[in-house]
Order: sequence, then structure tokens, then C-alpha cells
Amino acid sequence: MLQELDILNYTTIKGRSIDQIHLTYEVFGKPLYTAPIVLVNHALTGNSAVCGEHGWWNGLIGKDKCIDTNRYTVLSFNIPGNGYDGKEENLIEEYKIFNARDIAAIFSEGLKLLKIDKLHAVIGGSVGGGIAWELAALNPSLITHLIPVATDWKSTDWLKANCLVQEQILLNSKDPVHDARLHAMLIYRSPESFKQKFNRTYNDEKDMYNIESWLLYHGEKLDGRFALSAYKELNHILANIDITKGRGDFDEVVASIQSNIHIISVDSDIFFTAEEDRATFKKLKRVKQNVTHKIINSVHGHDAFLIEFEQLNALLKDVF
Ligand SMILES: N[C@@H](CCO)C(=O)O
Repeated sequence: MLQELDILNYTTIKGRSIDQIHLTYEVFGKPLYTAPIVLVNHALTGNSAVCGEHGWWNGLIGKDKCIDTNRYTVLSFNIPGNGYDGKEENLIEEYKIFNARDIAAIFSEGLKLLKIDKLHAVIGGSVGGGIAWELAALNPSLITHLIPVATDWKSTDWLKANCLVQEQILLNSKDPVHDARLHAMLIYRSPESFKQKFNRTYNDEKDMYNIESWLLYHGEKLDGRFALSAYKELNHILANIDITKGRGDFDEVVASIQSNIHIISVDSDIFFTAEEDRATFKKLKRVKQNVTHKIINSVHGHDAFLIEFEQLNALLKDVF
């Protein structure tokens, strides 16, 4: 069930004052305050429905699953403006208003209102993992296990470049959400993934290759479920993750984070690359003991965090 908190008088990192932000959330598993809490951050087009009927992470979260709802309270916030709170008026038109740290700060305010001062774990894929990094940097003693999946503590130049292409499509296309999704699917998957899935097969009825009709299907599907303003906002947040911005040195920022950090990458991810995470891990190891870096082996690229559940479960079983 969707629940709502009002965050009052929030000032953005860039200094804009907002009187009221509606922060919606869902709770699964054990009721709040009866069990350790796992906060799950959704990705670009996701939402707080992490498990259950419309759950997007059912392969990982649920009864007797790796993140077992018999044992944990699972909490998930909707990023304000993502369009999944059922209220048109809560969509955000000024799409550059928030960066990833703002969202982490808004989540922190939500946790304060819920009187939560300890999280067993925070896990998130892609931009959700970037927000998890920002949350840990903002609240160094809040999180016991920080689990950034297919993500990083920063948006790289490569990521920003792809987000700029996304933004230009969203601003200039006649069919913005549909067309932006077509481009996005290319960076969420991989050449090998397409080869294994389609192998140049042709659909006579549609008179097009199966890869083409699959891409168009994904464009239409997202167009039916995701608002343009939400896409623009989330894309901007994705392009603006950086736990060091305005704080200075990476070593100092991460040294203050008390969490055990479990980085998970996908070997074929061309969006948040495993190589970049390897460099992050190497830098972290200089200043911290409690850090691991594990790899999902997959042809599916970035989206493997939504596909390769067997591996994800195996990599995370020690934490949960
Ligand atoms: N497929 C995911 C990838 C973004 O990280 C989404 O649409 O949210």
C-alpha cells in the first residue's frame, strides 16, 4: 500500500526552496520497527513496488527469497516526480531541479519522519545505487551494508554523454518517451545479448527483423507507463551522481562511511562499466577494509541486474 510523507521546506543542493515535497513509499514483509530494515532504491523507470503483484525485483525480494520478507522489513521510496504516486500534480516539470544527492537528502528526511536511524542494508541498481552511495555519504553511520549494483559513486563522462543524447531525444522528438527508450535499450543491453536473442531472425508478418520489432515494442511499452517529465527528471538525476562534489577528496568522503560496502557489477555493462567499479574498488581498498567487489557474468549488459537473479542471490546471500 502506497503511503505518503510530506517533506516541508526543503532547500535543494543548488539553493532552491521548495515548500512541500510529497514522498511516497511502500513497506513489505515485517511491519516497520519489528525487524531489520532493508531500503531498496528503484532505477530510472522503476518505482516503490519492489515485490508483490507488480514487483520489479521479485527474483530477489519476497517470502523465502534472498531478501526474505519473513525476516526483514523492506522499505522503498518513490523518487518524487517519478509519476508512480497516482497524482498528476506531483509530476515535476522543472526537470533539472534535483540531482542524486537531493534525492538522497529527501529520502533522509523521510527516514527521519519515520524515526528510522539504522538501516540493515541499502540496495539499488543503476541510478538507485547511485542514490544509495549518496545516502551513505550524507549519513555515514546510517547503513550497515551498502550494496550498489550496476552503478557507481559518480556519473562518468560516458554516462553523462549518453544521458545528454537521451535528453535531446526527450526534448526534440515528436514521440519522445518512445524514441528515447529505443536508444536507451541499446545501452542497457549488449551486442552479444541481441545476437543470442534474435540472431538476425525476421518476422514476415511484420515485415521487419525481430530486433526491430522488439525495440519498437519496448518504446511503446514505456510510452504507456512513464511520463515524459518523469523521464527527463530521472535522466537528469542519473547524469548527476557524485559523492565528492562540493566535498573534495574521494578518500576522505569514503573513509567517513562506516558501512560494509558490497559493490556488484555486470561484466558486460557498457553503461556503468565493471572496469570503472574495479577502479572504485581499488581506491576504496586503500582506505577501507570492509569492501567487496563481485561480478555478475552475463551477456545481458546493464539490465542484467533485472535478469540474472540466480547470480544476484548467490552474490548477496552472505549479507542477508
Ligand atoms: N531498465 C532499467 C535500466 C535503467 O537503469 C530501467 O528502465 O529502469
